[in-house]
Amino acid sequence: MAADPPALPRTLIKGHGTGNDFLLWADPDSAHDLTDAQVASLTDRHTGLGADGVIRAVPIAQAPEQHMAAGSAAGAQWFMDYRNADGSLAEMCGNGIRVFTAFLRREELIDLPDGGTIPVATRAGVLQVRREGEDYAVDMGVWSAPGGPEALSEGFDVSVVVHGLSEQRPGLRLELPNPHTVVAVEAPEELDELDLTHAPGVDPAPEHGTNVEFVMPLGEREIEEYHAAAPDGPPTTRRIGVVRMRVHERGVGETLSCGTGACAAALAVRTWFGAGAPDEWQVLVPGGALRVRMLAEQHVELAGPAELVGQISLL
Ligand SMILES: N[C@@H](CCC[C@H](N)C(=O)O)C(=O)O
Repeated sequence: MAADPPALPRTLIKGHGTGNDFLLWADPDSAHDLTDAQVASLTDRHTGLGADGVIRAVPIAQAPEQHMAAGSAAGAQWFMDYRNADGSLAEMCGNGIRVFTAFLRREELIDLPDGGTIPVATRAGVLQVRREGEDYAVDMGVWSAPGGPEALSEGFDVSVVVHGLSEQRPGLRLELPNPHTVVAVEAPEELDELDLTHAPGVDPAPEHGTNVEFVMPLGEREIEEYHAAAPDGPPTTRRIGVVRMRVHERGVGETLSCGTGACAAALAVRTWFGAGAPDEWQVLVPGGALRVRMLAEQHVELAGPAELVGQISLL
C-alpha cells in the first residue's frame, strides 16, 4: 500500500526575486517533505497558491545525508530544499537563494547584519551569501561548460529551435551547476516576439533537460562610483556589459527571471565578446535587473533583490 503523503505546512511565505516567485516554509522536524504532486498543486496559478517553485528550509542536521556533512563542516545552519513548480529537483536556484536568505532573516532563524556573509547548504554545495542592505550577493561557485574548451572557443555546441525565430540558432551549454543553453537573438523585436509557451527544442537534447535563455546583448556602459571613504572626491568609473534576457525554465515554463540563467547569459555573451569583455554585467529580465560579476577561479557572483510579500495560512 502506498504511504500517505506528508501533511502540508500550515503557514507559507510568498516571496520573489525579480519576479521569479516562490512559496517558502520552515521545516524544523523535516515533517513536510512534499510529494511532486503536492508541490505541483500548491504552485498551480489557478487552483493552488501559484509560484515558479517552492523552497523548504531544513535544519542542517535534518538535511539529506549527502549535504549534511558538507553543510556542517562549512558551518551552514540551513539546507535550501528547492523544487521546481512541477515538483522536480534542481541543483540550484539563484533567485531562490536570495529569497531564502531573506526568509531565514524574517523568521529570525539566522542573524545576518548588513555586509555580513553566511554559508547556505544547497544541492550545488555550500554557497556564501552576503547581505547588501535588502539585496543579496551570492558566490555561485564554479561554472562549467559541458562542451569543454572547444565549445567555449567555438561559442556554441547545440542548435535550438523555438516559435518566433525563423531558423535554428546555435546555443552554448553552461552549468551553474544546473543546465542552461544560451541563444543569441539578432534584434530586440525578435526577443519580444518569441513564443515561450512551449519548451524550445535543443539538439542534441541534454540528458537532464535544460533551461533555455534567449539573449540580446546591448553593449557596454560606463558607470560612476562614489566612495564612502571620500564622498566629496571624484568618482571612479568602470565598464559593465548590458544584456536583455528571456528564459524558459526546466520544470516551470517561461518565468520573469532566472538567477542561474542570468549568470549563464552573462558568461555566454562574455565568451562571444572575446578578449577585453567586461567582468561585470547587468542582466535585464522581464521582472527587473540582476548583477553578475566574474570572480577568480571560474566563480561567478549574482546580486539582486529579494522581496517577501505575504504570509499564507492553508485551510
Ligand atoms: N529560477 C531559478 C532556477 C530554478 C531551477 C531551474 N528551473 C532548473 O530546473 O534548473 C534561478 O533563479 O536560478
